[in-house]
Amino acid sequence: MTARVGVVLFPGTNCEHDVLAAVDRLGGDARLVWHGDAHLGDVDAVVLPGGFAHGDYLRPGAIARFSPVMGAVEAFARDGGPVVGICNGFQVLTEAHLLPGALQKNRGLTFLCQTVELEVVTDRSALTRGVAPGTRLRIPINHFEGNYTCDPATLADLVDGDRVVLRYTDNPNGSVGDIAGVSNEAGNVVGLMPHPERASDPLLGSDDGLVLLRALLASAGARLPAATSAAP
Ligand SMILES: NC(=O)CC[C@H](N)C(=O)O
Repeated sequence: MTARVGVVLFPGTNCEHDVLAAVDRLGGDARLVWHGDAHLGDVDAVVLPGGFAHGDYLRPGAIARFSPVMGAVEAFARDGGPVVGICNGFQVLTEAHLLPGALQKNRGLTFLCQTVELEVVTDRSALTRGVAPGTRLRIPINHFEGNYTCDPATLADLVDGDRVVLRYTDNPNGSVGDIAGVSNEAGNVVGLMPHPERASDPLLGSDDGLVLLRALLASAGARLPAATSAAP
């Protein structure tokens, strides 16, 4: 079965074509979904790509979370469908409360655009299914507000629940617990600040991102159990 991936386009998104190209390269069937549509269509996975939805006004993702498509994304996620938010998409998912915590301004208050090393912490997520914990990946980051934060109780829940998906080996932005990506309880909703679609060809300096996107396509075909709780 060819996995059909809906890539949501908000006004200000700028990484959608990179995601389309990377998914196509892996044999998936990626198509754009406009944020103003209340339906996702027939898709097996959803990606909220990076960029600056609504110009990051108020806070990144704060306006995008009210887009009509987000009701459909939430229903799809509750049904166990794989949903991945990349960078700005991660910010949207936290604002929508589909993932816990928040992304605040980087430590040092500078925009970061560099390749970082990540460690896969768990294989219990839609983005790391079948990837051995401990695997190291080189993937670019490109953000001003990527400093993941949450209260101590939430951090303990994330760690105890095996919901820290990716860690930075050399924390570039001040994220609590070196966290680069987290999941919801069920593991089907994942947010990460690094851009796997920008590491999808050796010509780009790394194709390590394909490890994650390949896992997403595999998850699309074999759904994880639905989330048990509405509030992650
Ligand atoms: N590359 C991106 O998605 C940018 C993310 C975001 N709007 C920030 O700068 O924090």
